[in-house]
Amino acid sequence: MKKIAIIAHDGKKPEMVAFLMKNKEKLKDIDLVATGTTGGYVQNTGLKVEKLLSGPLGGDAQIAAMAAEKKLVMVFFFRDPAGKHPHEPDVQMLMRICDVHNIPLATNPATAQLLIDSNWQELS
Ligand SMILES: O=C(CO)COP(=O)(O)O
Repeated sequence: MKKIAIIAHDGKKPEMVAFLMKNKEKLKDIDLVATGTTGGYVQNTGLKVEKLLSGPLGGDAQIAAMAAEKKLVMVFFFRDPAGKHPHEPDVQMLMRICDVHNIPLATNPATAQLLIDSNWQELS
């Protein structure tokens, strides 16, 4: 089964947790993968998740590789537009790879909600 990737910048982790709690029932039987610190927050909601490296250490790049290999059905990337990120090139690369491979990419909770409420299973 393809996976959903979850990533949140620090300033958006509270919104990410709120989103997961709201959608826990829909997400509980889906394979989830997350960058390292985000993954810890996901685990704290009770959802199972595969944790990769932390974003600044290459986690975004690992998620991008999975997108390029068509292992992901969608990506939830709750970006903080007000934050400065040392790994900004990786952030841009991940979004570019999603566009290259036509992977649905939500960069805020409102879009993520529309995706999770859609008939996304038809895509996987
Ligand atoms: O930096 C990130 C996304 O660019 C997220 O990484 P963490 O989940 O390790 O905080």
